[in-house]
Amino acid sequence: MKKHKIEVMIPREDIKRKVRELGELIEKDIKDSDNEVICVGLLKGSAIFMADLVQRIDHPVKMDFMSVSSYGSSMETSGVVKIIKDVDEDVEGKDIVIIEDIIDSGLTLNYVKKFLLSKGAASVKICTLLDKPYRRKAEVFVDYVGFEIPNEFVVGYGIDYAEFYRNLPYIGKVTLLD
Ligand SMILES: O=P(O)(O)OC[C@H]1O[C@H](OP(=O)(O)OP(=O)(O)O)[C@H](O)[C@@H]1O
Ligand SMILES: Nc1nc2[nH]cnc2c(=O)[nH]1
Repeated sequence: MKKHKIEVMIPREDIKRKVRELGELIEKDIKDSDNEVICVGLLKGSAIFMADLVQRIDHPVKMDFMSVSSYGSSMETSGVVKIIKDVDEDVEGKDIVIIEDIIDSGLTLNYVKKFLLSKGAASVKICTLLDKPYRRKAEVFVDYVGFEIPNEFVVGYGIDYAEFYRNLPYIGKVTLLD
């Protein structure tokens, strides 16, 4: 890992408040649906966000996980999305809420949404904690966004730098030092 420093970008309390708000929004949208609702977290980045968020949804939902890879090196996307682990649940006729930590190029979510719809999901919505809208390469509609952030490399609250820092309780900005 290159020499670097980390500064707080979004403190723990702000994340907490936002997760509560997102949970309420999702709950409002799903509570009248007759379909089963499955929250699908994308590993590993969404794990901590997902764990906190589902507890803020006062409605019975299932939890499932997918693992996809699109990142070549530790800080740049390879542009190729590959499914490493599919959902365990049958998604046909279900309402899906994809839970993601961050959207950047949009390639991952664009691919996963199409994939779940092709398996017969009744609806697929997307909830991301962080949105970096400046480097989109693929068009994707995001239903629930926590924070729009500048084009910086971030870590914490599930998000890694070379697999470290997922355990930080805040979102931090990484600056490489020389
Ligand atoms: O919008 P995109 O440019 O596609 O990038 C976003 C994706 O990249 C990161 O995942 P990563 O592949 O690093 O895996 P991880 O969740 O295991 O850290 C992040 O968690 C998103 O899933
Ligand atoms: N760890 C990490 N992964 C990303 N994927 C897209 N943007 C980011 C980021 O800022 N940090």
